[in-house]
Amino acid sequence: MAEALTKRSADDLRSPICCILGHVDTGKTKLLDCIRRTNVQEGEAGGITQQIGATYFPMENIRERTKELPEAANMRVPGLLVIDTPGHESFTNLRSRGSGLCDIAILVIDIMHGLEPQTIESINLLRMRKTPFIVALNKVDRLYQWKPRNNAPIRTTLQEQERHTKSEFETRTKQIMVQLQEQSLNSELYWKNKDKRKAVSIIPTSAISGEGIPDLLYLLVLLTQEMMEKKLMYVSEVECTVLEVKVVEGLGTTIDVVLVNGVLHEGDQIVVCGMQGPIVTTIRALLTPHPMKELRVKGSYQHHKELKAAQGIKITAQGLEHAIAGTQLYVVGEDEDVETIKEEAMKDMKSVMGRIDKSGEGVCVQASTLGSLEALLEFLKTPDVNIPVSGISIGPVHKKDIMRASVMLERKKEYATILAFDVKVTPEARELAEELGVKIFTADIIYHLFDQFTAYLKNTREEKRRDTAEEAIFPCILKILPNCVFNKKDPIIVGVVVLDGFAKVGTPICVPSKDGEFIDLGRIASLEINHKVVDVAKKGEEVAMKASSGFTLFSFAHSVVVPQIMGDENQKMFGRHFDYDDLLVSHITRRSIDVLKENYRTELSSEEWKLIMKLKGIFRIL
Ligand SMILES: Nc1nc2c(ncn2[C@@H]2O[C@H](COP(=O)(O)OP(=O)(O)OP(=O)(O)O)[C@@H](O)[C@H]2O)c(=O)[nH]1
Repeated sequence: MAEALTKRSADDLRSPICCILGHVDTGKTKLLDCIRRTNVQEGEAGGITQQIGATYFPMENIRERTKELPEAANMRVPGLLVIDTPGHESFTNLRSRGSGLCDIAILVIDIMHGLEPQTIESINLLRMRKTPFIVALNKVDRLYQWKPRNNAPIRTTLQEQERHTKSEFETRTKQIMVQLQEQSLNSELYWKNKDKRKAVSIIPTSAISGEGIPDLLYLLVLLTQEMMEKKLMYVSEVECTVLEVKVVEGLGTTIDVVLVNGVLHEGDQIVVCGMQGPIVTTIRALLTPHPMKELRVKGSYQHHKELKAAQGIKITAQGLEHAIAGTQLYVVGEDEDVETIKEEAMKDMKSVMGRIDKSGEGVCVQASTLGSLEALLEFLKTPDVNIPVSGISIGPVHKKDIMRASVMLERKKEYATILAFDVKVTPEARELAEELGVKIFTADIIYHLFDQFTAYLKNTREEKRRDTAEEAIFPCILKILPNCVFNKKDPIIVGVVVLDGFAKVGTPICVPSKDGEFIDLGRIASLEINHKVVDVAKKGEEVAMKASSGFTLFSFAHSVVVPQIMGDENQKMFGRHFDYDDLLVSHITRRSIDVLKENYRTELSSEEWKLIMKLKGIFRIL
């Protein structure tokens, strides 16, 4: 990049970009609401904020809000741009995007709850990204008999509290400081904090009464100015991220972006990452909402010839239909090669495509933005979830997506599924899915999607188990106990000890003989331990077993005795065909092993799998 283009100046600072992190329900959305005095929270799915939104706070507004703080004089940045990041733990990726973008973060902690799992996760993330942050110790108004004073600086309002309220405040704050210490973080109430680089500043706040908000705004500006002057020095090289792709009536498909650095002009040639390859287009209009209105809230827009960082901007241009949210926007400079920029623009998409399972087996996932797609993919990858992915898409679910998912019907039916996160499904797509038997799960909260899918998997697994119950043969080796033969021929009734594996009602039992022949004794029809009927006898247990060649699982389930028509000469008899020296084993087959592998892989212990391998040898199964 040419020297002239990257010129920095201390007189020309850009607005710092700030993001909010914290555990669910600590009040992140409410805190933002309180700052901007709108109400986005009510409109959100399950109260959880899932898209990155941005709010620009012009300096006039911050000055007005901080006027009761005498120290808040020297604020040199033009304003503050706050990115609204979600708090659910599965959103590590989206948050890391947020953190990646931002200069400073607010970590919200509920004063009544202290550190919670996602607080710790957020701290680790902030540390990893080396993002400075301050702690908003929120919900102080919930302290016993708190006397609120709307929008007051926190020290003023603290002074007005009764002794016992102050004392509760101090105790809770100290406890939280200890908890932070346990995470190797020094912290201090911001007005006592001598070295803001070494200890994290804590600002007590209430998002309901607005107490502490002036302090929060002041500190955000002060810290970014003091600690990151160089980073905040305006650089003319464009750094810009697409937050959302939206169709707006009268404007067509637009993109909402955060311009972190540089200037955008009407008429600039830009490149963005698209579902069907890079999109090269020209900025038709640069729009901003009216100050103090969040980008997502409907309203009229202001047009601009050019806009300078940092800002949340809506861009209209042709051909943005397939643009992908969460990717970078590039401006093609005068001497720059469009082809190189196109390649650069597609890198983000390439990285998510790398998540497709090599075996080609897995569910299809679809989300509204690259950030949410990444969050969903990240979630599906976690060890206790572990769902393979065979296809990825961004935007609404169309017929072609159903066709792609339907390929799985032949290979693994339960994966012929689309997990659609925060996107619409067209009626034609739904119809086709119904026709072909492709499942679509939609939700706007990731873990709900997961819950639905796992419930479905469980159902299909149970269904399959029911269908294959006759063929699932569990491994066991039994030894007949001395003097415990109660009936010598069909139904054979003997007392046995389970030497290995487990005996289960329905298991076909046989006696392997030395010459490679097997004497089949029928299936286990019933088991009794100490006169109590049981379904399973475990290794080491002694059990009375009835084995009958006329027994089927069907007859067991329906209490029907299927009469056995068999000549006496075919009946296997204790004493004639087998004896105390013979072991009784479950008669496994190639098919039964496959059924167990398919449906009971995790239920059987490694010892039991070893036994299956041993029996496989006895029965000479390949
Ligand atoms: N009393 C009190 N309640 C608060 C305060 N801040 C938030 N709340 C309440 O706490 C609940 C959660 O607030 P949100 O702003 O949705 O919390 P959040 O952190 O954005 O939650 P997620 O988006 O679910 O992660 C809501 O019922 C709020 O009204 C506060 O300062 N005082």
